[in-house]
Amino acid sequence: RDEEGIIEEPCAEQEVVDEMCRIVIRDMDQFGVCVVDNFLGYKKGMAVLEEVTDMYTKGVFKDGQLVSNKAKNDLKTIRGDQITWVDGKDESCENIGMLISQVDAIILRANKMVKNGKIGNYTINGRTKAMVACYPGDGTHYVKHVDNPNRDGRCITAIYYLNKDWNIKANGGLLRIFPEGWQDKVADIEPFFDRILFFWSDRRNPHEVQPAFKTRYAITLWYFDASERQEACRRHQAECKLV
Ligand SMILES: O=C(O)CCC(=O)Nc1cc2ccccc2cn1
Ligand SMILES: [Mn+2]
Repeated sequence: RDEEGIIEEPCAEQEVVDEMCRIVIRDMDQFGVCVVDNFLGYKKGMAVLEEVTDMYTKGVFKDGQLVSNKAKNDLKTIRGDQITWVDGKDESCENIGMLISQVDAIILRANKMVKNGKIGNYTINGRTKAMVACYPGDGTHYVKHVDNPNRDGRCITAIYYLNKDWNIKANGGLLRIFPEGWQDKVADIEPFFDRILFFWSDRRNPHEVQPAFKTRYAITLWYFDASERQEACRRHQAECKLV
Protein backbone atom coordinates (compact mmCIF):
# COMPACT_ATOMS: atom_id res chain seq x y z
CA ARG A 1 0.00 0.00 0.00
CA ASP A 2 1.31 3.44 -0.78
CA GLU A 3 0.69 6.41 1.52
CA GLU A 4 -2.95 6.90 0.39
CA GLY A 5 -3.60 3.23 1.15
CA ILE A 6 -4.13 2.46 -2.54
CA ILE A 7 -2.73 -0.92 -3.57
CA GLU A 8 -0.33 -0.37 -6.41
CA GLU A 9 -1.37 -2.86 -9.11
CA PRO A 10 1.83 -3.85 -10.96
CA CYS A 11 1.21 -2.15 -14.30
CA ALA A 12 1.10 -4.30 -17.46
CA GLU A 13 4.60 -3.01 -18.22
CA GLN A 14 5.98 -4.57 -15.04
CA GLU A 15 4.22 -7.88 -15.72
CA VAL A 16 5.71 -7.93 -19.23
CA VAL A 17 9.17 -7.26 -17.78
CA ASP A 18 8.72 -10.00 -15.18
CA GLU A 19 7.56 -12.53 -17.79
CA MET A 20 10.51 -11.67 -20.02
CA CYS A 21 12.89 -12.04 -17.05
CA ARG A 22 11.58 -15.53 -16.36
CA ILE A 23 12.23 -16.49 -19.99
CA VAL A 24 15.76 -15.03 -19.93
CA ILE A 25 16.61 -16.76 -16.64
CA ARG A 26 15.20 -20.13 -17.80
CA ASP A 27 16.96 -20.09 -21.19
CA MET A 28 20.27 -18.73 -19.88
CA ASP A 29 20.32 -21.44 -17.20
CA GLN A 30 19.32 -24.17 -19.67
CA PHE A 31 21.09 -23.14 -22.90
CA GLY A 32 23.36 -20.17 -22.12
CA VAL A 33 21.58 -18.48 -25.05
CA CYS A 34 18.19 -16.70 -25.15
CA VAL A 35 16.25 -15.08 -28.02
CA VAL A 36 13.27 -12.75 -27.43
CA ASP A 37 11.26 -11.40 -30.38
CA ASN A 38 9.18 -8.18 -30.45
CA PHE A 39 11.33 -6.78 -27.67
CA LEU A 40 10.36 -3.09 -28.04
CA GLY A 41 7.38 -3.39 -30.38
CA TYR A 42 7.19 -2.02 -33.93
CA LYS A 43 6.94 1.73 -33.20
CA LYS A 44 9.81 1.93 -30.69
CA GLY A 45 11.90 -0.49 -32.78
CA MET A 46 11.48 1.76 -35.82
CA ALA A 47 12.47 4.83 -33.78
CA VAL A 48 15.73 3.10 -32.82
CA LEU A 49 16.33 1.98 -36.43
CA GLU A 50 15.83 5.55 -37.70
CA GLU A 51 18.43 6.88 -35.26
CA VAL A 52 20.92 4.22 -36.37
CA THR A 53 20.37 4.82 -40.10
CA ASP A 54 20.70 8.60 -39.49
CA MET A 55 24.05 7.97 -37.77
CA TYR A 56 25.15 5.77 -40.66
CA THR A 57 24.28 8.34 -43.32
CA LYS A 58 26.07 10.99 -41.21
CA GLY A 59 29.14 8.75 -41.41
CA VAL A 60 29.83 8.49 -37.66
CA PHE A 61 30.68 4.78 -38.00
CA LYS A 62 34.39 4.10 -37.88
CA ASP A 63 35.95 1.68 -40.32
CA GLY A 64 35.34 -1.90 -39.30
CA GLN A 65 37.62 -4.34 -37.58
CA LEU A 66 40.52 -5.47 -39.70
CA VAL A 67 39.85 -9.14 -40.31
CA SER A 68 42.60 -11.09 -42.03
CA ASN A 69 41.25 -13.56 -44.53
CA LYS A 70 43.36 -16.43 -43.19
CA ALA A 71 40.96 -18.98 -44.63
CA LYS A 72 42.02 -18.16 -48.18
CA ASN A 73 45.67 -17.72 -47.14
CA ASP A 74 45.83 -14.36 -48.87
CA LEU A 75 46.87 -11.49 -46.67
CA LYS A 76 44.12 -9.24 -48.01
CA THR A 77 42.43 -7.96 -44.89
CA ILE A 78 38.74 -7.41 -45.20
CA ARG A 79 36.77 -5.02 -43.10
CA GLY A 80 34.28 -6.57 -40.71
CA ASP A 81 31.59 -4.56 -39.04
CA GLN A 82 31.76 -0.76 -38.80
CA ILE A 83 31.13 0.36 -35.25
CA THR A 84 30.45 3.40 -33.10
CA TRP A 85 29.95 3.66 -29.33
CA VAL A 86 26.85 5.39 -27.93
CA ASP A 87 25.87 6.10 -24.33
CA GLY A 88 22.31 6.96 -25.30
CA LYS A 89 22.34 10.22 -23.31
CA ASP A 90 22.72 12.75 -26.15
CA GLU A 91 19.47 13.88 -27.73
CA SER A 92 20.40 12.49 -31.17
CA CYS A 93 20.03 8.98 -29.79
CA GLU A 94 17.35 9.15 -27.11
CA ASN A 95 15.62 6.09 -28.60
CA ILE A 96 18.84 4.08 -28.35
CA GLY A 97 18.89 5.37 -24.76
CA MET A 98 15.36 4.00 -24.27
CA LEU A 99 16.46 0.61 -25.68
CA ILE A 100 19.43 0.55 -23.27
CA SER A 101 17.21 1.23 -20.26
CA GLN A 102 14.79 -1.52 -21.35
CA VAL A 103 17.64 -4.04 -21.55
CA ASP A 104 19.01 -2.79 -18.20
CA ALA A 105 15.53 -3.31 -16.67
CA ILE A 106 15.43 -6.94 -17.81
CA ILE A 107 19.01 -7.79 -16.80
CA LEU A 108 18.91 -6.06 -13.41
CA ARG A 109 15.46 -7.43 -12.56
CA ALA A 110 16.47 -10.93 -13.68
CA ASN A 111 19.53 -10.61 -11.47
CA LYS A 112 17.17 -10.01 -8.51
CA MET A 113 14.61 -12.67 -9.43
CA VAL A 114 16.77 -15.80 -9.55
CA LYS A 115 16.76 -17.95 -6.40
CA ASN A 116 20.18 -17.18 -4.93
CA GLY A 117 19.96 -13.60 -6.20
CA LYS A 118 22.43 -14.11 -9.05
CA ILE A 119 21.68 -14.94 -12.67
CA GLY A 120 24.22 -17.58 -13.69
CA ASN A 121 25.96 -17.00 -10.35
CA TYR A 122 26.92 -13.48 -11.43
CA THR A 123 26.35 -10.20 -9.61
CA ILE A 124 25.78 -7.77 -12.45
CA ASN A 125 26.70 -4.23 -11.48
CA GLY A 126 27.45 -2.41 -14.72
CA ARG A 127 27.80 -2.54 -18.47
CA THR A 128 29.65 -1.08 -21.44
CA LYS A 129 28.23 1.71 -23.60
CA ALA A 130 26.15 0.50 -26.55
CA MET A 131 28.19 -0.62 -29.54
CA VAL A 132 26.22 0.16 -32.71
CA ALA A 133 27.50 -2.04 -35.54
CA CYS A 134 26.83 -2.04 -39.26
CA TYR A 135 27.89 -4.62 -41.85
CA PRO A 136 27.90 -2.68 -45.14
CA GLY A 137 26.58 -5.73 -46.95
CA ASP A 138 29.41 -6.28 -49.39
CA GLY A 139 30.08 -9.77 -48.14
CA THR A 140 31.66 -8.60 -44.89
CA HIS A 141 31.54 -11.13 -42.10
CA TYR A 142 32.96 -11.63 -38.61
CA VAL A 143 35.28 -14.57 -37.95
CA LYS A 144 34.52 -17.10 -35.22
CA HIS A 145 35.53 -15.65 -31.86
CA VAL A 146 34.76 -15.47 -28.16
CA ASP A 147 33.72 -12.06 -26.80
CA ASN A 148 35.44 -12.49 -23.42
CA PRO A 149 38.10 -15.24 -23.61
CA ASN A 150 40.28 -13.98 -20.74
CA ARG A 151 37.99 -12.95 -17.88
CA ASP A 152 37.80 -9.21 -18.59
CA GLY A 153 34.61 -8.98 -16.49
CA ARG A 154 31.97 -9.17 -19.21
CA CYS A 155 29.49 -11.97 -18.45
CA ILE A 156 26.40 -11.38 -20.66
CA THR A 157 26.32 -10.20 -24.29
CA ALA A 158 23.02 -8.60 -25.34
CA ILE A 159 22.52 -7.94 -29.06
CA TYR A 160 19.48 -6.06 -30.41
CA TYR A 161 18.87 -6.50 -34.17
CA LEU A 162 17.29 -3.90 -36.47
CA ASN A 163 16.97 -5.60 -39.87
CA LYS A 164 13.51 -5.42 -41.40
CA ASP A 165 12.36 -8.00 -43.98
CA TRP A 166 15.64 -9.89 -43.59
CA ASN A 167 15.87 -12.94 -45.82
CA ILE A 168 18.72 -15.15 -44.65
CA LYS A 169 18.97 -17.01 -48.00
CA ALA A 170 19.36 -13.80 -50.03
CA ASN A 171 20.97 -11.55 -47.41
CA GLY A 172 23.18 -13.92 -45.38
CA GLY A 173 24.40 -12.33 -42.14
CA LEU A 174 23.44 -15.32 -39.97
CA LEU A 175 24.87 -15.31 -36.45
CA ARG A 176 26.03 -18.86 -35.69
CA ILE A 177 26.85 -19.71 -32.08
CA PHE A 178 28.75 -22.94 -31.26
CA PRO A 179 27.69 -23.42 -27.62
CA GLU A 180 30.12 -25.48 -25.55
CA GLY A 181 28.63 -28.85 -24.67
CA TRP A 182 26.12 -28.85 -27.51
CA GLN A 183 28.39 -31.35 -29.34
CA ASP A 184 28.10 -30.58 -33.05
CA LYS A 185 24.81 -28.71 -32.74
CA VAL A 186 24.83 -24.94 -33.34
CA ALA A 187 22.47 -22.03 -32.60
CA ASP A 188 21.61 -20.15 -35.82
CA ILE A 189 20.18 -16.70 -35.07
CA GLU A 190 18.68 -14.63 -37.88
CA PRO A 191 19.25 -10.88 -37.23
CA PHE A 192 15.54 -9.98 -37.43
CA PHE A 193 14.11 -6.55 -36.62
CA ASP A 194 13.18 -6.02 -32.95
CA ARG A 195 14.81 -9.31 -31.88
CA ILE A 196 17.12 -9.38 -28.85
CA LEU A 197 19.67 -12.11 -28.13
CA PHE A 198 21.42 -12.82 -24.84
CA PHE A 199 24.34 -15.21 -24.37
CA TRP A 200 27.19 -15.82 -21.89
CA SER A 201 30.14 -13.74 -23.18
CA ASP A 202 32.87 -16.22 -22.23
CA ARG A 203 34.33 -19.31 -23.92
CA ARG A 204 31.00 -21.13 -23.64
CA ASN A 205 29.78 -19.29 -26.73
CA PRO A 206 32.17 -18.98 -29.67
CA HIS A 207 30.25 -17.32 -32.53
CA GLU A 208 30.64 -15.94 -36.06
CA VAL A 209 28.69 -13.72 -38.42
CA GLN A 210 28.41 -15.21 -41.90
CA PRO A 211 28.91 -12.91 -44.93
CA ALA A 212 26.16 -10.29 -45.20
CA PHE A 213 24.89 -9.07 -48.59
CA LYS A 214 22.56 -6.35 -47.33
CA THR A 215 23.28 -3.61 -44.80
CA ARG A 216 23.01 -5.31 -41.40
CA TYR A 217 22.60 -3.31 -38.17
CA ALA A 218 22.92 -4.48 -34.53
CA ILE A 219 23.35 -2.82 -31.13
CA THR A 220 25.40 -4.70 -28.53
CA LEU A 221 25.64 -4.22 -24.75
CA TRP A 222 28.02 -6.20 -22.52
CA TYR A 223 27.12 -6.57 -18.81
CA PHE A 224 29.82 -6.82 -16.14
CA ASP A 225 30.05 -9.27 -13.26
CA ALA A 226 31.20 -7.27 -10.21
CA SER A 227 33.93 -9.59 -8.94
CA GLU A 228 35.32 -10.66 -12.34
CA ARG A 229 35.45 -7.00 -13.41
CA GLN A 230 37.17 -5.93 -10.18
CA GLU A 231 39.71 -8.75 -10.61
CA ALA A 232 40.37 -7.72 -14.24
CA CYS A 233 40.91 -4.07 -13.26
CA ARG A 234 43.27 -5.09 -10.44
CA ARG A 235 45.25 -7.27 -12.92
CA HIS A 236 45.27 -4.44 -15.44
CA GLN A 237 46.62 -1.94 -12.89
CA ALA A 238 49.34 -4.41 -11.92
CA GLU A 239 50.28 -4.79 -15.60
CA CYS A 240 50.31 -1.02 -16.05
CA LYS A 241 52.68 -0.70 -13.05
CA LEU A 242 54.99 -3.25 -14.68
CA VAL A 243 55.26 -1.28 -17.94
O1 LIG B 1 26.16 -8.94 -34.99
C1 LIG B 1 26.22 -10.06 -34.45
O2 LIG B 1 25.35 -10.93 -34.65
C2 LIG B 1 27.38 -10.40 -33.51
C3 LIG B 1 28.64 -9.79 -34.03
C4 LIG B 1 29.80 -9.87 -33.04
O3 LIG B 1 30.09 -10.90 -32.49
N1 LIG B 1 30.43 -8.69 -32.86
C5 LIG B 1 31.52 -8.44 -32.09
C6 LIG B 1 32.16 -7.23 -32.27
C7 LIG B 1 33.29 -6.91 -31.49
C8 LIG B 1 33.97 -5.70 -31.64
C9 LIG B 1 35.08 -5.45 -30.85
C10 LIG B 1 35.52 -6.39 -29.93
C11 LIG B 1 34.87 -7.58 -29.76
C12 LIG B 1 33.74 -7.87 -30.55
C13 LIG B 1 33.02 -9.08 -30.42
N2 LIG B 1 31.93 -9.35 -31.19
MN1 LIG C 1 31.05 -11.24 -30.67
